[in-house]
This record gives sequence, structure tokens and C-alpha cells, in this order.
Amino acid sequence: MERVLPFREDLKNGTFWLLDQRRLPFEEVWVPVRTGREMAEAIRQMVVRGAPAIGVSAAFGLVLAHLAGEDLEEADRLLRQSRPTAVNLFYALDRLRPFWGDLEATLQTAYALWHEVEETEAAISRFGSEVLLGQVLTHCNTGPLATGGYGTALGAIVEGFRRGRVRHVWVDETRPYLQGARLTAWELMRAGVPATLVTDNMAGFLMGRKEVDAVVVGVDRMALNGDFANKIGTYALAVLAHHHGVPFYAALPLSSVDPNLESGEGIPIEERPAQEVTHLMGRPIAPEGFPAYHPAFDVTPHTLLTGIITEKGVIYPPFHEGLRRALGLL
Ligand SMILES: CSC[C@@H](O)[C@@H](O)C(=O)COP(=O)(O)O
Repeated sequence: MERVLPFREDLKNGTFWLLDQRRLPFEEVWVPVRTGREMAEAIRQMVVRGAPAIGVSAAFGLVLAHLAGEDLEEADRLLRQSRPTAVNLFYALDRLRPFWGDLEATLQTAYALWHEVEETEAAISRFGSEVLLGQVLTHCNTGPLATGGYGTALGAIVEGFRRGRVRHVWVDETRPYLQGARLTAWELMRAGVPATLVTDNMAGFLMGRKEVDAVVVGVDRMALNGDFANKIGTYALAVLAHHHGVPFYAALPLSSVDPNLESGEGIPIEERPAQEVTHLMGRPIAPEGFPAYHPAFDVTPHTLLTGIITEKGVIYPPFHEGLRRALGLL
């Protein structure tokens, strides 16, 4: 089954198209983006989301700013402010900065970033498929829609199914934004992988019944010691897995590691509008005006991790050493 990518380029017409992920799986609507400012707004509003996809989109956002004759410093600033947690956004913009004076080089770097997403995720899928077996539980959405490539955690799951290792997937609905119910379920259905949707609070029940052989999730930003930020709810899942002795893996490209952070304490956590908690798909589910809190990510300490699946292989403890070696810092 062909994967659906979150974007397609039409730069000769000055346009980068985004598949509006807010409307999936009900409607497939493509949104044209023509400036860096528009791209920053699309990222903020989660038309496109998922750490690697945000990185590639931001890179093309800067290309659009170039083409549209915008002030690049301003476009770069707006893009950097769009979403704070996924480090891929900053990684991509940092990679482009040296080439600002040269449109062709900026463009080639944006394509290179996209190509690297594909290459690294093919490897992550391969390495990840080798450690997954039986029934796997995943959280949020980490498939092609979240990356522009094959996916990280979901890439490993789909490859594991193709190799006859993964038998069935438990899909966390992922409150409050429902990336699991809306996007992961859609992608697994298209890929023909047997899967069942559960609400986030069912994981403990399933683990208690020995219905989960492994948990695998994606990453928005990992520190050098292996602590990592991912979609809110990941930490609770890791604690449950630890309690039940269920292996817990994080899958990521090494570009999602922030080489400036020694531990997870310094990871900025995005706070999103309370309305995303008080409303479900635009409909209220709480008394009008009732306060709500919406941290969009949480930080899982590395002590709860079994292994880190990267494009260079699976890293096991001690993570600080393995990560530094993989990054070429040792
Ligand atoms: C391969 S995507 C990894 C993460 O970006 C993913 O798990 C996640 O948390 C996405 O959050 P989102 O808020 O939908 O951008």
C-alpha cells in the first residue's frame, strides 16, 4: 500500500502543498503555502505536524520566503517560534542558514533534508523491526504523515509486520488531539496491518493481561543522556511498561537528539490552547468556561527506556555513551 506523504512541492509555481492533518481521516484537503509566514502559521496550527515533517516543512518555508522576497531573518524567526519542542525544526533551519545568500543552495539543502528523512527512516524501520515481536503498543502518530519518509516508530512496526514479527498493534487514541485515532489508525489501515484502537487509559489493563509485548514511540527531542520529550502521555506509558516488565523503545533519527542538552530538564514543553482539551473535534465536552491545562509533550527519563532505535542501530544502556558514539562526539 502506498504511503501518503504530508506534503508535495510545486516550487516552479511558488507553492508547497500541505495535506491538512487536522481534517484527516475524514477529508483529504491540500492547503497551498506560498510564504515563510504562511508556513510558520501552518506549523503552529498543526496543518502539518510530527517532528521530522515539521523540520522539512520549515526548510521549505525558508525557500518560499526566498522566492516570495520576504525578509529571511523575519521568516526564520517566525518559523522558529511556530512550535518549540521538536528539535528538528531548529536543526533544519540551522542547516539552511549558511546558504541564505544563494537560493539554489538553500533549495538543494531543503531537498537534502527531505532525502535524509527517507534514508534514515528506512534504516530505523529495519533496525526497529528486528527488536519488535508479537503485540506492540504505540502512542501518537509517527508514520509517513509525521515525517515525510517511512515513519519512525510506525515505520518499524510496519516493517516488523512485513517480516512476520509484529502480529498486532494497539493504537493509543492520544488525547487530546487524537493523532492515534485519526492518523495512526488511518495509516495502519492503509498499510494492511492488524490493529485495534484503545483509549490512552487502557494501556495498564492490556499490560496486566500480558497483551503487550513491547511499546515503541517516537521522539520530539532527546537529550544526550537519553531523556526525551514526546507526545503527552508517553511518560505514563513508560512507567506502566516498566512496572509490567514490558520493553519500551524510542525510535528517532539522530537529528532529533539535541547535542546542547545533557538531560531532559532543559527541554522546552509546548503549551497549547486549553480549548484543545475542553473541546473534541470542535465540540465542547466540559462546562463552558471551565479551566483546562494542555502541555502538549512530557519528558520520559532514560531510566525507563529499554533501547533507542536509530538509523545507526539500536542503542542500549549506558545511553549517554551510545548516543555520543552514534553522534560522533566520542
Ligand atoms: C516521528 S514523529 C515523533 C513525534 O513528533 C511524535 O511522536 C509526536 O509527538 C508528534 O506530536 P505533534 O504534536 O502531533 O506534532
